[in-house]
Amino acid sequence: MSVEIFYDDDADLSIIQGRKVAVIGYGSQGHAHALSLRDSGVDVRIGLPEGSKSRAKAEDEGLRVLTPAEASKEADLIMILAPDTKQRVIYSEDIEPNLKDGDALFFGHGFNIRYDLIKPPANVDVAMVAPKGPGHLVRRQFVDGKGVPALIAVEQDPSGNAQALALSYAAAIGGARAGVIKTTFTEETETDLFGEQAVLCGGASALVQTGFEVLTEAGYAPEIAYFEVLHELKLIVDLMYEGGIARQRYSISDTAEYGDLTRGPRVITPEVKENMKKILGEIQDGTFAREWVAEDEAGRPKYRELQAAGEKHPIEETGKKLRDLMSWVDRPITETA
Ligand SMILES: NC(=O)C1=CN([C@@H]2O[C@H](COP(=O)(O)OP(=O)(O)OC[C@H]3O[C@@H](n4cnc5c(N)ncnc54)[C@H](OP(=O)(O)O)[C@@H]3O)[C@@H](O)[C@H]2O)C=CC1
Ligand SMILES: CC[C@](O)(C(C)=O)C(=O)O
Ligand SMILES: [Mg+2]
Ligand SMILES: [Mg+2]
Repeated sequence: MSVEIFYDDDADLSIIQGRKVAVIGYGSQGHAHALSLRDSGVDVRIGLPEGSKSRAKAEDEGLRVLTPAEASKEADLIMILAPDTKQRVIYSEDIEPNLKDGDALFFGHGFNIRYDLIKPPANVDVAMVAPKGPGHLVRRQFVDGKGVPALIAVEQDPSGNAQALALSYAAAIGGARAGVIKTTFTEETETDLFGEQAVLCGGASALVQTGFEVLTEAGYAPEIAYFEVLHELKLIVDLMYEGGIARQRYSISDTAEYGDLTRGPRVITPEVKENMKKILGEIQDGTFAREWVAEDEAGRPKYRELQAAGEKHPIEETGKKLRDLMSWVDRPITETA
């Protein structure tokens, strides 16, 4: 199946520059979109509740901060970048009452549309601009003159211009420097959830923690285990990023490559592939979405417990000590956002 992919030359920046944009939320994605939109000459305001801890960060950047309802009322394009589980209530209480004919409702991820948690009225454009990367890097790459690729999708198009508007927005945050692919809310949601659960976050974190455990339980120094399975992973992935798995295999030793080719399939066994397929099935049939929404409504007990256990994993203590001695490793993103 071929995809449509767009670059800066395909986008008309003046379309988004002619809109009044409200960015609801100022976290990982929200700050990146808002600051890069502003740097691209777009009229932006931020929507945050009165007590939000993000307010000071946005105000420190000179952005105008309103409540989500006020920002939605003033704007003609509303981009929701609050947590997925909070969007339904924000939409019904603050956004929906303020939607007007011709407005556009934008998402950074398709969760709430894909799982029917938000049902917008027919008279507004509904589109998505979903960067394929963490918000802090979306902003960093924009500032550095680079860009994180993005997906765009159109769910409703009463104006007839929703795709051009989404492409223009994506270009304004740097996405069209790297490539913008047209997709659907369903494809973005299902592939994004699968990627973060099975490979990028769930799979990679578990692989690193397990590798660290195997080495340290066998008596090797935690510092050596950390360098081996976490620090060097970035360097190996950098090679994949630059030239694919083939480029990575070109740069490593033939001993490593033989180990890669013969032992990799013993780690990621056919059973692991079956597990990945089950995870994809739970995304497609809505099981994961129902579980996550119920967990959030219950106050996130399981989430907090697992999060705390992850923070206490011995690899974190070892890593912090070693990173503190590497002056060129950026300060934690949580301190720089
Ligand atoms: N993180 C990422 O890199 C990516 C995220 N996305 C999508 O982007 C969206 C935002 O995610 P992310 O940036 O991670 O979110 P974050 O958790 O980083 O930030 C959420 C922001 O929303 C604010 N917020 C919380 N409640 C409300 C409310 N009631 N009204 C308005 N604002 C509120 C938070 O403020 P406070 O400080 O008060 O909590 C915070 O500023 C999601 O749809 C996600 O799936 C897509 C691609 C990548
Ligand atoms: C990989 C996680 C992600 O999907 C992202 C940064 O793209 C997210 O939801 O944060
Ligand atoms: Mg993602
Ligand atoms: Mg995601």
